[in-house]
Amino acid sequence: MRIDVISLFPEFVAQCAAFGVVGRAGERGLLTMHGWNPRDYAEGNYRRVDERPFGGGPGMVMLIDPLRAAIAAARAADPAPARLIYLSPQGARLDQAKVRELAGHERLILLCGRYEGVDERLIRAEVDEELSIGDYVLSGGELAAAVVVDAVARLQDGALGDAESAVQDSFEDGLLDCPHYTRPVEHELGSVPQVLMSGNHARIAQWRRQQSLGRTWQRRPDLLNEAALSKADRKLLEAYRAELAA
Ligand SMILES: Nc1nonc1C(=O)NCc1ccc(Cl)cc1
Repeated sequence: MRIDVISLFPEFVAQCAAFGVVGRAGERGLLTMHGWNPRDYAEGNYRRVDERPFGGGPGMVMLIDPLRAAIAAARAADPAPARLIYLSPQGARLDQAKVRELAGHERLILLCGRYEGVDERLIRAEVDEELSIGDYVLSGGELAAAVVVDAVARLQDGALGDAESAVQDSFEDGLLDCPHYTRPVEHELGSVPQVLMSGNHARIAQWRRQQSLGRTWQRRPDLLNEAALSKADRKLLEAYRAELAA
């Protein structure tokens, strides 16, 4: 997968992708990233990339042409078609289903805004999809772009080692993750649940599933669509609730 980032701070997002699993995906050629700075395409002595907003009000708005030229340069750098994503609080909420869909694209172009916004005409002409990573305001789209890069990179085939890809991530099946334990068995902070030392893999898998169901019900009932649960899942959740009530 190729990801091009349009940003006044292109190195920012590249740095975020330089570590750990994502960095390894890059080293393995599973992911290539390129940064494009609109300022390199800005005209005039001051190479302006922003201007005051029509209608008045605080802050500045990013100009159309430097962004448009940077996007054109990114598109021209590789013949493969690209989906252009604009990161902003006005976008649709990013979730794992959306991440999985994005991870399937050959190319993404991530447009990172700064200041108060981007001229709406550029958004309407160039943006395929506007995405938000959450209902809060950051100082620019770069951190949101880095989140998208991380989430899609780890889904590239070969990005995760066997140990990691065995991990049933939260949200992969729409549930929260189960609790995890490692040595020592006994600690002043408590003991490891006995079932995890039983060596009975079917029982361990069942316990983990029950914990995921129970935690989702307790912490994120909005994620739990009980109707979509299997009979076995509903029984496990019932037992979890009964244990709590006891
Ligand atoms: N929340 C979010 N989810 O995605 N992006 C955000 C966010 O706050 N961006 C800040 C931002 C976005 C565009 C411009 Cl022009 C300026 C600042």
